Amino acid sequence: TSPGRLVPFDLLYADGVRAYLARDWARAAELLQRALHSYAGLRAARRACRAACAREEPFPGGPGGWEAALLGPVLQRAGCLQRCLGRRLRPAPSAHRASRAVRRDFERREPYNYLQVAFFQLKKLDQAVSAAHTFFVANPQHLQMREDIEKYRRMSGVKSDSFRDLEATPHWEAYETGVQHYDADEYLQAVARLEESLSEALSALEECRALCEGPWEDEDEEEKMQPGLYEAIAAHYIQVLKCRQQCILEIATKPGRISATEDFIPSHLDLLQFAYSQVGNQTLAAECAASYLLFYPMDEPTLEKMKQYRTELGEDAAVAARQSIQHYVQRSLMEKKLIYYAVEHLGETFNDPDLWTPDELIPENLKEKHREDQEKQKQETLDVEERGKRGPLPFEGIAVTMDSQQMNGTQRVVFDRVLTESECKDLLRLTKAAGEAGDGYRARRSPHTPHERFEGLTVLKAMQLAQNGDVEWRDARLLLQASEKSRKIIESYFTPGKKLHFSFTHLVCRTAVDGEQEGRMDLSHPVHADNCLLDPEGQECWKEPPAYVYRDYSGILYLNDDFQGGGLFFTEMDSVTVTAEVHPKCGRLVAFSSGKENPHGVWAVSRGRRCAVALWYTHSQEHAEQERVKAEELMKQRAVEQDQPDGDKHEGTDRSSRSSSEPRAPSRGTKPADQRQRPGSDRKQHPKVLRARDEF
Ligand SMILES: O=C(O)CCC(=O)C(=O)O
Ligand SMILES: [Fe+2]
Repeated sequence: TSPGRLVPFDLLYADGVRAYLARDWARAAELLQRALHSYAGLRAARRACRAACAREEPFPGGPGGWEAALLGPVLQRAGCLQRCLGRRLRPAPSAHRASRAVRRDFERREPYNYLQVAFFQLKKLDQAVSAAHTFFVANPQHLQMREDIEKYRRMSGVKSDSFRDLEATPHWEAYETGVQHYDADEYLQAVARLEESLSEALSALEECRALCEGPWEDEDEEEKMQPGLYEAIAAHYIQVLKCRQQCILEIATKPGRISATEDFIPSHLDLLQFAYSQVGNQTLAAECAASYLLFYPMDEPTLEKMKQYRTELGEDAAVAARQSIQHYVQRSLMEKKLIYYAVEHLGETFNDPDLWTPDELIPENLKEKHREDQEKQKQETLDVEERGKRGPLPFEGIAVTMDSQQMNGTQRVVFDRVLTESECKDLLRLTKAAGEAGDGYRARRSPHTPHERFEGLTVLKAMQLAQNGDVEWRDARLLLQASEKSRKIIESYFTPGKKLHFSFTHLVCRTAVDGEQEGRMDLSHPVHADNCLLDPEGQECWKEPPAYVYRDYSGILYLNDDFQGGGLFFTEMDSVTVTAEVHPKCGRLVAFSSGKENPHGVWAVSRGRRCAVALWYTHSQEHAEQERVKAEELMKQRAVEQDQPDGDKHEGTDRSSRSSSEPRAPSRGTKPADQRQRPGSDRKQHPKVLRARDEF
């Protein structure tokens, strides 16, 4: 077929966004739709070319001497794809090279975010709703969109079937209905849907693999700079193999989720095997069992069933694994072998996405490291939970409202009743007075968002203001005391016996700027980790300056709740999958380890003023907060001048005064319930089906 002209999607997108900003809704809607269409066209061209050049290159049998054997086929295939894409794409493939940022926007379905607004403005409600829904499926943490969706749901003109996912992956739809049927013992329907899901998943896998083949329109120049042709090709080849291996993650991860459903393909076979046996089709049940054994040849229950099927079907009935699965497993094993060879000998790294990889394939030293990592993580989780149970909190009346487990993470906790209502009032008064004094509390243009004013006061500044008579001494002192109390609580909870020093203490308020809240999409505080630089793309967190690398624990002591928005939330390393939420209120202290295990952010404060004492602690004496030492000196000086013992005035509040309001456990993390559950764990006779990757 002759190529249709595809205007590069990034150009259309840029024009669409420009039209959007100019509030030219009709043009914006048209351009954005065309951008999506072009993007889909590009993917389709890649898919078709991959199929056209699909001869699987003959893999050399083993690692020894594979280098020479692979050069020819790789070059051939690259050439074939290049020519094919050249024929199919007008303008040439290089014109479709979009920036990383734009590609990311498309991966995250950002164009639908704009589209829904444009359609809404155009009064095309049905299309607005499906665009909103499509975006929301991939961005379930998006607060604004969640509100919009709820608004749509309440609108009388909106039908429930308008909530369509325009980018729905067919295998996920089929899989989910299949599992529903399965759980409802409706095995006939389950079989139909799971077969559909399996075959869709396998072809999605092919498409994903095709995108790994290159030539990549977006290839970074530096990646091309290799010492020589031979090295370049070897490196390229390993990249392709690794990319192909990662495809299973893409397929097994539902849009909007971070973690893949582990062992996606084998799980299908396991479910199908059981479902077929329930509907009396022993032949297909046996075929699924045989296919499953390709992944787990030593799986006792399946071997057992295999025997059963053989007797039922008669010894001479031919029972073989499915061709498609044989192909999948063989190819995957060969790829893994080559990758692991490169890992051992060429210093490559590889994150194997599969659980079923046979042990003998993994190099010995890697196995060890893998085991160690797992052990370490397990130990850390245990340590923390243990400690939480052990030492009593150093103050009475404080409650642990949520622990790590309830917050779907590690080293996270929420305490309540750390301050009384009257103490919160005093500290809030301190922020007001400091603001009025105009010193140490300058309204700084917000570092995080133009829609909010961000103001902060340090302990030393508070003391200096007290000296000047701008604020009350006792309020300034309360700031020192409240932060010390929090320190003791956090130290005893997380690191008993190991001293935690203050690293930085900051009384901060975030105030919504009037009249700038309409349609706000940003956060009050973008997602970050406190002691490293989060790289959501790379799933890494760089522990290097300008991050405050020496911070070990973070705490936030909240003072009020009379504002709108402003919830604190935790995410996975991807910085988009929300795993827990904390609603600020007077006396609530949230504490967590400052590392990559706890990325967090703050939802937009859309009305009012949200105040809290932000606290960071360190094990490192040399990074102890110097300002605090000075502040305490000022405090002592003042006590001497007044000839009264310092500090202990408020001690009573630690023990005697209790807040009247009972702490209520915040009811929900935002992680969708079905992400937490372990599909199949309670499934009859099926101990080993799906495991969500993020469970522990
Ligand atoms: O105020 C909050 O709830 C969190 C603030 C925060 O994460 C920070 O300042 O690093
Ligand atoms: Fe933070």
